[in-house]
Amino acid sequence: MQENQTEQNLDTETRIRQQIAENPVLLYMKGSPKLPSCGFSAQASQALMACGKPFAYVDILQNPDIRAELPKIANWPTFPQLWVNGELIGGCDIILEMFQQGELQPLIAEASPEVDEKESN
Ligand SMILES: N[C@@H](CCC(=O)N[C@@H](CS)C(=O)NCC(=O)O)C(=O)O
Ligand code: FES
Repeated sequence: MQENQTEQNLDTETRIRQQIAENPVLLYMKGSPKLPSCGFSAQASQALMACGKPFAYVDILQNPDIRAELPKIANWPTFPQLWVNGELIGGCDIILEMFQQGELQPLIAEASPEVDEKESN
């Protein structure tokens, strides 16, 4: 995630809370979905991609301040972390378990903004 000067001036917790508020489906991970830097992040992002909806991600290796702060805010010590509609869903184990149970797909589908939404006249 690119940072501009304004974002750098916000403190880390404010930036994290803003990211969580602005992105209905958000994965904090190591690396990117296309080029993950860890097997846990790779598996988590693959399961999310398999849900077929766009999602946001933050590469915590590029953001050491977020890597340090988010576990305290989330009360969750590791990465990846999946946040949906402002709530922490869990890490790799939970994401894979939910995917295998068929629970991840509807969660993501309901959280994703409707791309084909039309105003009624
Ligand atoms: N069992 C965990 C695996 C994730 C994990 O153990 N992550 C470690 C190694 S990538 C981690 O984030 N450690 C803290 C850090 O690297 O900042 C899960 O379900 O997500
Ligand atoms: S970076 Fe080593 S286990 Fe994730």
